[in-house]
Amino acid sequence: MDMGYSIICSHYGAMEEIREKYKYSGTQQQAIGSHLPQLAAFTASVPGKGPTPSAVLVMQISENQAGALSQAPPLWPRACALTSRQTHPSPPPPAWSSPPQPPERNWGGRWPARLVADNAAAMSASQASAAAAAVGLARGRAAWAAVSLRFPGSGPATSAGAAAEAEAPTRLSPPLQLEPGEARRPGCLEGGVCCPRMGILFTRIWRLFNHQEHKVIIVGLDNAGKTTILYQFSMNEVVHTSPTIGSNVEEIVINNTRFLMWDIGGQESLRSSWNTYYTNTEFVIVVVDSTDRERISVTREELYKMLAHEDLRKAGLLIFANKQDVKECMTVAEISQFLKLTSIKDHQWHIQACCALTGEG
Ligand SMILES: Nc1nc2c(ncn2[C@@H]2O[C@H](COP(=O)(O)OP(=O)(O)OP(=O)(O)O)[C@@H](O)[C@H]2O)c(=O)[nH]1
Ligand SMILES: [Mg+2]
Repeated sequence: MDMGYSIICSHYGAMEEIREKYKYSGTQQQAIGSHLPQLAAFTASVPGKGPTPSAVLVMQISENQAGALSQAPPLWPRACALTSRQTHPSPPPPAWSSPPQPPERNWGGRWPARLVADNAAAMSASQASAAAAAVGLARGRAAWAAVSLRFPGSGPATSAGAAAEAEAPTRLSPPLQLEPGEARRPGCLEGGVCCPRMGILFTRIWRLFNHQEHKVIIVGLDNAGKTTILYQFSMNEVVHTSPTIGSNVEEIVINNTRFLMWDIGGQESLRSSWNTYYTNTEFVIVVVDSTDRERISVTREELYKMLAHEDLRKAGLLIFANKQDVKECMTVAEISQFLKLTSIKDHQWHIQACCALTGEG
């Protein structure tokens, strides 16, 4: 079943560049993970439902990440790796502000043309083949395409990349398969860092938990600040966001405890699919835009619908009253009252004022 494409980048900035440059508006599903093990978790956690992609484009990953990718479960019907050895953070390309270039190659209609060919530093031949081997090409396991990436005006693609491009269409057909018994746990890369201030609250609350990895979902209406909060946690940075279609996922490590945090798009049309993320969720973060008085009743409706769901029966609830930097926003007390939080008896809950732009709260 074709459920759309997913794009996985090494870091959020890369996704933003791709969105901006190729006007990738996200009519297809997408996932973004800074850490490739999450990629595996992404595919493993939702087989057959939720955002299972028909293809995965992996962009701007490092060789280490490519190594981790090679250990991902073989759940993707097709995978396409666009590899580049761009380092993190990516240097601003000299000609970045120039208008988008027409795509050079459209892979016979297999991939959205605007996602193919583009930007980033050229790979050397050895880097390209190392990355290709890492994603399984050498063993013929993954359907893939390596596309050499370059910034407009930075000269021709490397021959390795070009050769890979030329060969790739014939390699796209074999399904992604591991040998029997070959499925391995995804490799582990270093975990993300968390913002110290916002981290304090989490540390306190999540000390309650004592297992290894915890699933957290971040929900709330569109424009509430969910994605901003996610990346404030994971990168300690304010990222420029676009409305999320599908979800973003990041792993955050606090005191050696791993939290897999799913930030789910909040637009009205997406809310009916929130429940596909509920399985095994231990903690729900609801982000409220404290300036949005008009829609607080919609948040309340969504909140109680969610809490009534069987899969969230045991989940703890943290409500972020975000955008406290804006004058005349609703206070925590007002929001508590509007949301009737004191009536929640069957879930542990806490409400916290915050400002995702500064990390306060
Ligand atoms: N003033 C202020 N603006 C914020 C704050 N947090 C987020 N924003 C802004 O609010 C807008 C929406 O933020 P996002 O993080 O994209 O919102 P979202 O909840 O992920 O939205 P969807 O993906 O559509 O569900 C962006 O312009 C952010 O810069 C905050 O604490 N204060
Ligand atoms: Mg978002």
